[in-house]
Order: sequence, then C-alpha cells, then structure tokens
Amino acid sequence: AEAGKSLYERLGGRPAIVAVVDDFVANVAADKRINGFFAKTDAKSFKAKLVDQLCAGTGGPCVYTGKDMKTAHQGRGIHEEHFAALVEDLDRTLAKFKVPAREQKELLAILAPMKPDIVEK
Ligand code: HEM
Repeated sequence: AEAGKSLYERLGGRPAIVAVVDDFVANVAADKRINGFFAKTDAKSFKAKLVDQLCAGTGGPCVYTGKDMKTAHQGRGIHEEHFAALVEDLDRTLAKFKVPAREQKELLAILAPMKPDIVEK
C-alpha cells in the first residue's frame, strides 16, 4: 500500500515535515561547526521556507517561494565540510524520528543535487 505513495505521504505529510524541520534546525543551531552561518537568521521564516521546500520537493501540495539554492547560498563561504556537517545534523533528526532507510535515502537523493549550487568551489 505504501509503494504508490509520494515520499511526502510516506514521511507523514506536513505535520511530520514540520517536526523534522524543527528538530533539524535545533540541531544546526547547536552545531558549532556551522551555527555561525545562521547568526542573523530569523528561525521562524527560515523554517517555513524549509518546510515548503521539502514539502514541494517530496511531492506534497506546497509551493516553495524562497530563493533558488544558488542565490540563497552564494558568497557565504560554505564549503564541503559545512555541507557534510549539515547532512549529519539532518541524519540525526531522521534517525531520531525513525524515518525508514528507504525514505531517508530518497530524501538525501533529493538534496544531494543541490550541493553544487550551495558549496563554493
Ligand atoms: C541541501 C542542503 C541545503 C538546503 C536544502 C538548504 C535550503 C535553504 C533554504 C530553503 C534557504 C532559504 C532561502 C531563502 O531565504 O529564500 C536557505 C538559506 C540559507 N542557508 Fe541553506 N540549505 C542547504 C545547505 C546549507 C548549508 C550546508 C549551509 C551552511 C552550513 C547553509 C546555510 C544557509 C544560510 C546561512 C542561509 C540564509 C539564512 C537566512 O535567511 O539568514 N545552507 N537554505
């Protein structure tokens, strides 16, 4: 029954995505390796953008109206190790919420192609 469902549905819909984003952003805020990037970030609007982006990207009924990934991240000095730290923070959240391996993989496969637009060469 789960097979034909979108990733959005299998994750648990918008409430699950909101809970994941909340926990993930808390992890990032506590992560000394990368929290300096977010010193001036308005957490509420940032989380709302992440929720819309994840909801839309996983097949949910949302529209992401934030910046494209290149515009949002260029000039910030984000490097490979920062990207890896953020993915680690996300992995901790996905493990905490017991997101199954298949859905974890699918989510990371959606995020991975964004990396070249985020990380500076
Ligand atoms: C696949 C990985 C990532 C995704 C999906 C992502 C997503 C986003 C989104 C949706 C925004 C909001 C854009 C807007 O304001 O319209 C944003 C902003 C931002 N991202 Fe990322 N991001 C990723 C990786 C990273 C990494 C690795 C860092 C640094 C460690 C980072 C640092 C930032 C910062 C500093 C902002 C601006 C926040 C603010 O408004 O103050 N991002 N990102």
